[in-house]
Amino acid sequence: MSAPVFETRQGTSPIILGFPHTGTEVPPAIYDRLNDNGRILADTDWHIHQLYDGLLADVTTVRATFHRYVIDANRDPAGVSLYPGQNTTGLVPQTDFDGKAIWKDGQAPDEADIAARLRDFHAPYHAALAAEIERVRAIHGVAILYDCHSIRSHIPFLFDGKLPDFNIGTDMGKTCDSAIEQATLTVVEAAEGYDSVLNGRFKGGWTTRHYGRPETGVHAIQMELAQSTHLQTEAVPFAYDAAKADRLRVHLKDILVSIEQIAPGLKR
Ligand SMILES: N=CN[C@@H](CCC(=O)O)C(=O)O
Repeated sequence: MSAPVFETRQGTSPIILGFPHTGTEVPPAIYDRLNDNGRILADTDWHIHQLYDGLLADVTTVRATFHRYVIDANRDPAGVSLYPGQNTTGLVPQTDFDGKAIWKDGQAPDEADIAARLRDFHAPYHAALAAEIERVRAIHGVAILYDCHSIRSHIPFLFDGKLPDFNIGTDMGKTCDSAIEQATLTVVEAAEGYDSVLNGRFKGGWTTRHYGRPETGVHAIQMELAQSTHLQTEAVPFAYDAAKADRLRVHLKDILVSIEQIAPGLKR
């Protein structure tokens, strides 16, 4: 039997934390095909599950253990681009966030590889996430998926200048009740020493857009954190900075507590 490609922790809170990009596992046959640049795994959402650990009692978490270079759990399984016409990375990325090749010459995954990775990684992760959303919605009548992400704050291939610290994505208000968006915004705007944006460069990836159906009681919101808020440097070895992280965790906890309090008042 093959090892599970996700980890789930079940709780009774109306909130579910999704972690599609913190996994660093790459099966040997796939790792062999990555070039030296790909093997850095630079586009990992480094330490994000550690950053959120213990912030909210009894929260459900679903975390992909595989790396996004195997297949990206936050991309449409049909291969549709998140941002048509703009630089971004795909379902099985050809490049990293800097636009540099990650596969050895002639070793980029083909259609058959992609189909196998959809079956073995993407589908099981989303089956687990969908099951947790259904379980939580059955308890509360509503479920709030908070998808946890991070990214380097300077990536000229993807965006100009420096990314704000907190990037909230709700696909322009479509994926959650406005009260959830507003509560999150209130916390981040009051967070001293941090800047923030709602639906800026990052508007919520496929996970947020796919599950966020407020009319059915399922709300989704994505938080993309600049890695400068919790890493020592945004470069190898991408080490966690506990002092920075502790400052940030205060605000992340406030966000989660605020949106949890809203849940009972949401339409179901
Ligand atoms: N750290 C990852 N970031 C997301 C951003 C997607 C989005 O906001 O639209 C990703 O690439 O999947």
